[in-house]
Order: sequence, then C-alpha cells, then structure tokens
Amino acid sequence: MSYGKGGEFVDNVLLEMRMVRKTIGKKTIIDGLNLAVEKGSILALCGDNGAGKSTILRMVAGILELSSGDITVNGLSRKRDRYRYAEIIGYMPDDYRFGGGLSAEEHLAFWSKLRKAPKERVSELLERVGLSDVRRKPVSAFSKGMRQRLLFAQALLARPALLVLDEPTNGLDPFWMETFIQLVQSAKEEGQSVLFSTHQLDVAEACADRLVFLSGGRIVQEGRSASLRNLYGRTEEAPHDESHP
Ligand SMILES: Nc1ncnc2c1ncn2[C@@H]1O[C@H](COP(=O)(O)OP(=O)(O)OP(=O)(O)O)[C@@H](O)[C@H]1O
Repeated sequence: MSYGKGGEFVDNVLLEMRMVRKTIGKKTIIDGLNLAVEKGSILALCGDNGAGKSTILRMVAGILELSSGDITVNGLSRKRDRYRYAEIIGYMPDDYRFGGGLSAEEHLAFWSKLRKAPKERVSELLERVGLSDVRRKPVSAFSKGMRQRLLFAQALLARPALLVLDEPTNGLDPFWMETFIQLVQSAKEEGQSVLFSTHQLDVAEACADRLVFLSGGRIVQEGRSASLRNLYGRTEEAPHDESHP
C-alpha cells in the first residue's frame, strides 16, 4: 500500500473511510474512523455488542447518513457520486424482514431486476447457497440460516466490486459456515473485496486477510493473528440449521 501527497491511500485501495463520525442525538456512535480495504482483500470487523460494526456497514452501504467525513469506493464518493457508488456495492443486512409471502426465487428475481443482473444468476446463486430444492417455498417458512443464505445470494447478484456483509454467518450451521468461507474466498479470487462483521473469530481468522477490532466506535486493535482472540474475542457456538444439500 502506498500514500499520496495528502496522506491518502492510493493504488490498490477499494474502500476508504476518512474521519467518519456518526452521532445520534448526543451520543457518538462512530468516532473519527479511518479504514481502508484493499482491492481483492477480505476484512473482518470484530467487536462486542454495540461496538459500532453495523453502523459502519450501513454507512458504507449508503443506507445511513454520516455526521461528518466521507467514504469512497473505487474513487467514487458516497457524498458526490451517490448512485454510481451504490451500484458497486452488494450489501447483506443483519436483519431483514421478508414480506409478502414470496418464494426464494421470486425474491431473488425481484432483486436481480433492480440490480440489472442477468436472469441466469438467480438459479446459479440458489444452487450455490443450497436453496434450489426449496426455491418455490415461501421464505416465511425458512429457518434463520436459510434466510441468511438467501440474503447472501442477493448481495452476490450483480457481482459487485465490494461485498458488505453484516453478520453473514449468524445462524449458519458448521457446514454452511464452511461453505460461506469458501464462497467469500472465491469472491476474492474473482477480484472482489469483502468487508464483513462477525462475532465468530474462527470464521474471521479462516477467511479474512485482516481483522479489525472495534470498541466504542473506535479501532482498538488490528492484525491477522490468532492471538488477538485472547485480547478481544469469544467464539460462539453455531446454532443448528437443518437444511443441507
Ligand atoms: N438509531 C439509534 N439510536 C440510538 N443509538 C443507536 C442507534 N443505532 C445504533 N445505536 C447505538 O450505537 C451503538 C453501536 O450499535 P451497532 O448496532 O452499530 O453495534 P454492533 O457492533 O453492530 O453491535 P452488535 O454486535 O450487537 O450487532 C450501540 O450503542 C447502539 O445502541
């Protein structure tokens, strides 16, 4: 990585957050955050409940306003190039209410139209996340893990340069957790970058190039070492997800 004259990251940086602050009422949630994700790399945001992970990801995804600072992706500013900026990001929220009694296939088809993704992508992704057999079932009948896999598929639809995933392995059983790791690694091999939040340090260590630990809206530690686990982390048991291919 190299730096420009103004101290800015240049060359291989895809996502850059500069002095990003978020306040809600009198509360400072994110406090002057600087963070960069290199092209073709995977960064895991770790930290306890309330550390600010979801807030950061929502700001990067463009669905939550910044109080100050700016975010750029591939040189496009969130403030100035709002629409083009949004097009290069695939976002998986941590909580999404599927409504309307639609099936998995109908949801993905709807999102693929919005993102102008080719039709074939729908069946390809349903297959990849193991939902082909239940494609016509209403999502309201899905387990948490199955809904997570569908949300992950929608983030992948348009092959975005940046995947922003909020707690993507939450609710996945060990099989699908392992599959998730393989899928983000293939995304990386195809040149995509990934920014995801997790409480599961095993997952972060298995697939991320860099782990960033947050506390109170600030970065408190970063690196690639398993020893960080002893300082800041806990590994949680994976809940049961019945649906295997
Ligand atoms: N709309 C809001 N109004 C007030 N406070 C908020 C709001 N949204 C988030 N916060 C606060 O901001 C802080 C960071 O929340 P955030 O959801 O980003 O944390 P997190 O690291 O994602 O937590 P978790 O691991 O529990 O998902 C928390 O103290 C939370 O209570």
